[in-house]
Amino acid sequence: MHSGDKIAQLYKEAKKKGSKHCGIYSLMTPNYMVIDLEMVKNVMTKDFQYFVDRRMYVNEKDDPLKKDNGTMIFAESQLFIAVGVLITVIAVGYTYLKWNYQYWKRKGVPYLEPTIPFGNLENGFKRTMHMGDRIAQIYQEAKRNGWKHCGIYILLTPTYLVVDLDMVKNVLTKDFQYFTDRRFYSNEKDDPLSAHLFAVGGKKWMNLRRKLTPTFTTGKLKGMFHYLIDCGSLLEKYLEENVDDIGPVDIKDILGRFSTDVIGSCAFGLNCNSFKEPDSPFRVHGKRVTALTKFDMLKLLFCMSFPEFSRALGFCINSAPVRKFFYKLAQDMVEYRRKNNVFRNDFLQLLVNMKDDGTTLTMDEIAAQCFVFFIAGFETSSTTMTFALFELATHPDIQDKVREEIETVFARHDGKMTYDSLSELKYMMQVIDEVLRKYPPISTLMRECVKDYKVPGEDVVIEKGTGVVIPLKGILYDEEYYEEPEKFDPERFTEKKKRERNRYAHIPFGEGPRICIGERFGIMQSKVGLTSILRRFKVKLNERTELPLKMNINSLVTSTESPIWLDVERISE
Ligand code: HEM
Repeated sequence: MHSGDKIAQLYKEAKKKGSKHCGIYSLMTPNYMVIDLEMVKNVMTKDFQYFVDRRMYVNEKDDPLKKDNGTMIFAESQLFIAVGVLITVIAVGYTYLKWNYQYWKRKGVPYLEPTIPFGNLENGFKRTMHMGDRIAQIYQEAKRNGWKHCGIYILLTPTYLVVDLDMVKNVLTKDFQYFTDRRFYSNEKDDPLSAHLFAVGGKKWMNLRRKLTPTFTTGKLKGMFHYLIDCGSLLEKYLEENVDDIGPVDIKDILGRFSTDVIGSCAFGLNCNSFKEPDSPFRVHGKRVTALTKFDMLKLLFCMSFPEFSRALGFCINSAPVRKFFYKLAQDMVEYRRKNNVFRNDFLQLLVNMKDDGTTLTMDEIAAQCFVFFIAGFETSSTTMTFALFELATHPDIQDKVREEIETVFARHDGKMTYDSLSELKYMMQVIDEVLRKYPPISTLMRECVKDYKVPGEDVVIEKGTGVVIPLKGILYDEEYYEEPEKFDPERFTEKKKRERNRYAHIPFGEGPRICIGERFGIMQSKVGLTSILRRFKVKLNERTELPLKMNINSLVTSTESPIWLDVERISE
């Protein structure tokens, strides 16, 4: 009831008892209540000198507007209630956070002390490093403490971090059935493109993976290989025609154009030629997919932390123009091939054929799987080639050795770039392996525990729903596996050295049933790009490149903040 009615109720009660006055409490404050009318007269009139004030809250200093008419702002009791509620909310919130941050302590898993509200991540407003580097830092600390695994907090979410390589193997491979999901955000209803192989989990992932695996076999890759060669020729031709005039090149931009042509051709059946048409809608929209802003990153982190809530609110990671463009493109290409009986030996065709032969993929599924080339394949491949050329420009002796190998191997294949000749480039593969170690495009692997998991050899059960982190970059920079990890040294990847090292110390494509499905494609694409440049041109580091390289802390995939500028020189015949 209104506080006036409550006072009236108290008045009636006192009157019933025959009291002329009585004492009451307003919250914690004692108040004197007058019942008898003679007494009322005394207080209000006769003895007014004792009761001149009204006891209302006025704040002249901070609210001068109220000063002129002397109006009250808050009645004291209301202020009390507001302050009380606020204090209670803060106290309950604080107690909850403290309790939440004791999750790993309660489970008896070693943990690093978190801070409210970022957990073990850096303060979100003052970040100095990429999240993958922060996770690598935590890995190093855990390793120094002699831990095989530990508990961390990603913002408020308790997350399990695996340190020991046998445990990594268990999570990724041996006990995969407990860790089938990746915990990447997708919202199939509002953004069908987001329901691609990388993002989906459970049965949906299993079905899709089964259907898509045959499209990534060596045989299918060989069938698509001539499209890769065509794209490599466009890259080579562009440099041939322009190398004398263009000056230093932003090498990521050049390789980005090459990768756009590859995806356009193999995933969507388009002849893009991004070297002639750098601003085609396909390239412009493709750039938008991978160039995330700070806000996009925060949104992604939020959506991954609270997926159900984010889906209920209809949050999408891809912007509306990107969603519309790629969906319509895939739809138009499928329609065109159907109507005109056009057949092309590419990824899109393999998906279309599935639709026709009863394995059935819906149009939404087809569009999403074409799109996954962008999400998982574009930036990863172009960043690998970029860092490879940066290191080769910095180490001319290694560059010469790669070129000599190309010449020797190609001499055995009539000077031709073929699937087989590229497969024989063993030293180039060592270079790529070392690039993927030093600059892993995806620096952290993620899994979600989908049913309670008893950690072998430990008295610990990881609960269903817990996020699991494999600190890939931490492992790839671990001195136990790689001496002088900052040094670029392809000799680490000779067959002998690889045999001597734990396999799980080098898994830049992940491992187990959820390993990168495009591994072979990514490697082939990188070899085509690198060979197209290196067999005709020498690359040297241009002084415009800012050294030491500063990494972009907001991108999903490892990349630099400013361009890598290279001088490209024709090799005299
Ligand atoms: C150098 C190039 C590439 C690198 C370093 C790379 C790396 C990775 C990594 C680390 C994962 C996560 C694996 C895990 O969680 O165990 C992954 C998954 C994936 N990658 Fe790649 N990738 C590359 C190229 C490509 C290409 C060209 C495609 C083309 C389609 C592709 C498609 C995928 C897909 C679909 C997944 C998710 C697989 C699944 O969850 O079943 N990747 N990749």
